[in-house]
Amino acid sequence: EQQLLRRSGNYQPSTWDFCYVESLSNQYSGKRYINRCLVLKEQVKMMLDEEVDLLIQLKLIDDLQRLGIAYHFQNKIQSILSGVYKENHLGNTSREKDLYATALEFRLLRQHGFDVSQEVFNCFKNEKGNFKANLCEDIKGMLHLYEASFLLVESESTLEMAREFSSECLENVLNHEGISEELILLAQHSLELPLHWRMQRLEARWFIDMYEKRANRNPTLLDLAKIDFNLVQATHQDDLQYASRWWQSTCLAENLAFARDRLVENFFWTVGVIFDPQQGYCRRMSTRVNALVTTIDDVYDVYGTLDELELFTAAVERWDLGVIDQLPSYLKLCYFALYNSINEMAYDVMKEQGVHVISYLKNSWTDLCKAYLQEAKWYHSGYVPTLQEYLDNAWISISAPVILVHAYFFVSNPITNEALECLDRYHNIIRCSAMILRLADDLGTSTDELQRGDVPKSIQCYMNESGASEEEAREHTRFLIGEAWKQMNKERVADSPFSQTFIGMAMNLGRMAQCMYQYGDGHGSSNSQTKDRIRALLLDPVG
Ligand SMILES: CC1(C)[C@@H]2CC[C@@]1(C)[C@@H](OP(=O)([O-])OP(=O)([O-])[O-])C2
Ligand SMILES: [Mg+2]
Ligand SMILES: [Mg+2]
Ligand SMILES: [Mg+2]
Repeated sequence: EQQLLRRSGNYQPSTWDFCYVESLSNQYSGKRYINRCLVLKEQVKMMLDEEVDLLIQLKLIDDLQRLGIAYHFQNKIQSILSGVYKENHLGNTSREKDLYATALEFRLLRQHGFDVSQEVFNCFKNEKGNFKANLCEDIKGMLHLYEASFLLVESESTLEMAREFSSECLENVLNHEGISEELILLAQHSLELPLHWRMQRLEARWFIDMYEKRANRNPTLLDLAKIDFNLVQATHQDDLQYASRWWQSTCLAENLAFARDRLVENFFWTVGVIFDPQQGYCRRMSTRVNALVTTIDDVYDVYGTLDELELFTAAVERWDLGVIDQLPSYLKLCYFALYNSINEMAYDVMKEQGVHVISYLKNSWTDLCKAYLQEAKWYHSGYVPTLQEYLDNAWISISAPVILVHAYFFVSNPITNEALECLDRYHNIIRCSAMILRLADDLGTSTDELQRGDVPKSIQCYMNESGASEEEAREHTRFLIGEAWKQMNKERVADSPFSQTFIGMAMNLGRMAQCMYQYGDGHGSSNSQTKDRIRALLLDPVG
């Protein structure tokens, strides 16, 4: 038979092997730390209760959020913000405040789902309707106006203007004398990626170090942030070890050596999607989904011939072990692992809730494999789709619908019929998350993918149809991510059958994508930044 030329992703072995993951242990999960955490939480709760100055209370909420410990006080925070919304934004005119206070209040209210108007910023405009130029000297105000502007939805021109105006001011500030080091670092951090788009756990780790340097820091907050970070890390390490044992048991890494062996990175994605220590089951099962997606994505993108991919796609649609004999030998184990793992997840839902959900799970895999097959056909035929044709398929092929449909069942009890119907037709919140993931992934992975041979990605499709340069196409892709976030900001507060937990996961998947691909391909090539981030988050306790 003619020697078959198969592509290679040239993926390096995993940075962390099974034995290393098994060896992880964490001294911070003992009773002593748990009790200390409880004492400190009570003290913080009293601070929230007793603070009478509204601005100080809002600053405290903002610090709790950035330190990663706001999740302990969600109900308290929600009721405080609800009071602020009723007091300042329903009916009676809100009190004159400076830009910093106005922007902080606006951002916190929008973050928590309150529909506060962009008009709160009108008092900072001149007679021409632009922001007053002298506001540029108020660096803290600029910083908070910049962060607030990312909570915008479509056609909010004041917030668009706020983002441009504050970005320009902050860029200039970086060269100013006499600005505090903390403000410079905060400005650089925000300009690199705004808070609203950041992976929350990494933000917590970074902000703990920043907060520790602050002269007027509150020692109780700092202690609680450090102890809680280490307690949460200990829980995540348990989840990682559980997932790692599953991955080892599948033997997929050695049987499909052409595919990416990235169990720790696949787990890292789940920490970005949902970090709450109570949601370990979701992380453990979502890691399985990510690992299966990573492997099967490489079957379609790297190794499989078109005939083999047609067979595998039909087998997934059939969802029947009887088809295994028709598959090429290297795909038998992969199909069996997929079949067993997904059926086990459906079994867990049946056991817990008596609901039979396998059709939702297997339909999401069928849609994914059909989208993969479409890309493979385009690749093999040399066809370059228009950007719209590509994206209409690629929001599915990026696997976000598979990831989120499964995640819904890992966190939802009870499951509702309305939600099932919305899952089946991929509700807009899933599409927004998928678009952000797809566009961020193409920015980070398309260079290597095209070198090895893959379907033209969004950047190349846009270049082909518009004649733009690669940098212009990348700029356009970044613009589209911003547009997807506006849609996401609208969908997250729209009527939906989904819980705040699920909506948060959809947003966090987009955030995790922008984190993973911030410096190129953080998943496949696992660059040094991703390694450092995984170490900071999962391996090294905070001192
Ligand atoms: C988890 C994922 C987001 C999904 C599977 C691995 C990924 C990191 C990405 O891998 P990639 O090969 O870049 O996807 P695509 O470009 O082939 O769609 C697609
Ligand atoms: Mg791929
Ligand atoms: Mg692919
Ligand atoms: Mg890619």
